[in-house]
Amino acid sequence: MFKHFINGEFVPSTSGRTFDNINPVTGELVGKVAEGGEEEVDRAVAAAQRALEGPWGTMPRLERLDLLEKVAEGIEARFDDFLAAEIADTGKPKRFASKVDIPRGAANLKFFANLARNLESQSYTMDTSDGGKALSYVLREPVGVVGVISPWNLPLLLLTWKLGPALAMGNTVVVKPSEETPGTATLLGEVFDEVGVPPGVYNVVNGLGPNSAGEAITRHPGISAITFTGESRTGQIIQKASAESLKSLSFELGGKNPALIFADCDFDAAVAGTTRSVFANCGQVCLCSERVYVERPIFDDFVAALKEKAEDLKMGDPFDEATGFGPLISEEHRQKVLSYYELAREEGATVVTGGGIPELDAPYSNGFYVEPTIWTGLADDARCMREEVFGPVCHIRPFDTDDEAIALANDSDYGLAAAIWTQNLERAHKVAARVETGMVWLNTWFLRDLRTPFGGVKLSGVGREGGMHSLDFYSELKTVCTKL
Ligand SMILES: NC(=O)C1=CN([C@@H]2O[C@H](COP(=O)(O)OP(=O)(O)OC[C@H]3O[C@@H](n4cnc5c(N)ncnc54)[C@H](O)[C@@H]3O)[C@@H](O)[C@H]2O)C=CC1
Ligand SMILES: O=C(O)/C=C/C=C(\O)C(=O)O
Repeated sequence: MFKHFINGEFVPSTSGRTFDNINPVTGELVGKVAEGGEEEVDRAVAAAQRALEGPWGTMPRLERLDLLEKVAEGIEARFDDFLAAEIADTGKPKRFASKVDIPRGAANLKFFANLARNLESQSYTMDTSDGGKALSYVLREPVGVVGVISPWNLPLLLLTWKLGPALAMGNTVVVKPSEETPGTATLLGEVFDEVGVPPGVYNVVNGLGPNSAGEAITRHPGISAITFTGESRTGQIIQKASAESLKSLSFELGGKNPALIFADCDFDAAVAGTTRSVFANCGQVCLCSERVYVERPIFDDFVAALKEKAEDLKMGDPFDEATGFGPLISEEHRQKVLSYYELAREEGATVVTGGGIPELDAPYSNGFYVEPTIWTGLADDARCMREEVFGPVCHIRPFDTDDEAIALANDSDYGLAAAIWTQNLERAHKVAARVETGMVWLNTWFLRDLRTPFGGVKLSGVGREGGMHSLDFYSELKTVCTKL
């Protein structure tokens, strides 16, 4: 059973309530998960507050950062355990998780420990009206107890992306992993314990969202800030629930991301890059491209080439290096994606490839697989063009001019990430400047320098994380001014 990790101990729920954790590859039960609620969140917050006032809050800064690096080393030392837990929870191929999820889990912690080690502090002198001088300097203090509500698509990567800067800045945390993916957050509790992080610094309360552990975190008066990644609608609910205690919020939300493919691109690179940006992690990355716009002279060739790539993706044993395409996270999510496959037909799409459930042998026939899918022919205002599907699917539409491509890219309620493929550098930079998203990739996708701001505009988020933006979110700045 997956228990909570509160005050350095693995504990069940007082209510005894549990829910199932299902393996998406086979539909089989991985194990039961303790369902926490207000009571567990209360206990976790109390433990986090004690650690903040006690051993963690009083620990010398460099000692704290050393411990954070030891947690990262602990992930590396137990790489195979983390990999197995992530694959059991998500079904994603080892080929992906071993290159992305687990290495980034360790790298996130190391990166923020190092950044915090080398922080500069600000100070200013000024002339005063009496001919003297004044000195102001800025102290950086923890925000307090941080609530971390994380999703299921990149569980360890996104959890550590938040934990790293939160703990480096001296906060303590109460984490609620997605109900679909309790595994790596639980293992991380063991690692925190093994390397000697004081009890109460890292707490995990498993549970659901509404009327459960998630909502309890958003309403708890002892929690000062919330970092959340997930659906835009959930972000809106959390914003309302946390308004009463005026918590600081950082939200990374959904996307309906455009890819713009110009006729002067390196064709093979654009096809390979777009195959990744549409189908990686079964399309379950908030940065995935769901709207692909291709300049008319290469439209037919591009559609044919992407179709060939989609049909080449291999499903099966996630531990087999040849497997490049996994299942969706759950039957519920599969039903959601399949409902869009159906809706696209009703909205007049031409289904270039896919559109259903693949025929697989047992045990994969019981998994939550869908076919990689490509549509053409939808109207710009079709629901399938405007709503985030979060599955392995894109719509491809032709364009004729740069202005038209930019207008199409910006015709969205979302604004997270865009990918632009062209060999004309002047065009690349001009288009990048006019696209309304938080991030733009030129001739690449998903390449991440952790120092850069990460987040979206419009319905795609509130605030930025990454590098100093994260350290600023997870700290309170205090100005001290003295007359000299
Ligand atoms: N990274 C992203 O952009 C992600 C987007 N999604 C999108 O969201 C859809 C729904 O998936 P979910 O896992 O249900 O996403 P979600 O946004 O509902 O869940 C993300 C996290 O928020 C928690 N949560 C849900 N409701 C809450 C509430 N009222 N208060 C506090 N916490 C709450 C969940 O338990 C989970 O830990 C997906 O179909 C997908 O379209 C899902 C996961 C990640
Ligand atoms: O930090 C990254 O490299 C990736 C982040 C991805 C998400 O935030 C997401 O899919 O939600």
